[in-house]
Amino acid sequence: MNSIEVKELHKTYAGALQPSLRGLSFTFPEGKVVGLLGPNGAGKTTTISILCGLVKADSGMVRILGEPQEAGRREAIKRIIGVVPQQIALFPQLTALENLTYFGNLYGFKGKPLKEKILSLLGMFGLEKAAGKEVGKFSGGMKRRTNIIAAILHEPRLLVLDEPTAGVDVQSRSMILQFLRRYNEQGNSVLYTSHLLEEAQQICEDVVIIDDGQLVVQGNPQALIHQHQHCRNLEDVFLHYTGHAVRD
Ligand SMILES: Nc1ncnc2c1ncn2[C@@H]1O[C@H](COP(=O)(O)OP(=O)(O)OP(=O)(O)O)[C@@H](O)[C@H]1O
Repeated sequence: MNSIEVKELHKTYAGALQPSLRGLSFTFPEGKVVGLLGPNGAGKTTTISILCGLVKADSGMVRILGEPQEAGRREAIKRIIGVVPQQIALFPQLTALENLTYFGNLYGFKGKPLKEKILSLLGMFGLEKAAGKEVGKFSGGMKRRTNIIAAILHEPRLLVLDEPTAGVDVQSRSMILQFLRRYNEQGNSVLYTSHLLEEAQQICEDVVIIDDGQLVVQGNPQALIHQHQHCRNLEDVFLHYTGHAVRD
């Protein structure tokens, strides 16, 4: 079975005193919604950035659905993976349609089929009336939803999202979560980071909890809750494994 494999990743940023990743490893099979969880500074964004090829690990290995994440395989990886970064990666002066056409073109899609696809996705995300509006004038939730569309135009088998539901209102959050479920039901894999543990407990089949650049525990949220008598929910499990000390 195909899987997403992260093996023995080490990373120390240039000039940093401490490593950000210290031999991080985890694997999950294709077709799951997986939450990558951890306190501030645990290494979630670094892990995702390495997975997507945006940051180079000092050592270790990443393989996505059989494809190694390495220089010679970038094109193949680009086709299988869609990335929704934490920061909105859209041109504020361009309309939603212009932005999404630009991203579609990068993947080789053009003309009427691309436009139809964009309009259908804008509709699915409640943005049909916003197609011709400048993205710079969008609300936070609208920008976030447009950012997700930019990442799925090429229908990636693995969608990676860095805190997709942080700082958006309840309606946008609900729409994003509903989309992630539906995208997964179509057979795709989803890996996403969040600090919202109630949400992760609801939608993740598996969670990977990391701290200080290392794996702490991985498993199904309900199974992890049942393993510890004093744990009533995923937040209790998280605190059990990562402690109560606040992080700098
Ligand atoms: N470009 C960088 N240069 C130097 N250090 C960095 C850089 N990016 C991240 N770090 C450090 O690496 C560690 C892991 O950061 P990372 O952003 O991966 O954690 P995170 O789990 O995503 O945190 P958060 O929940 O706050 O988003 C932190 O100590 C952070 O300060």
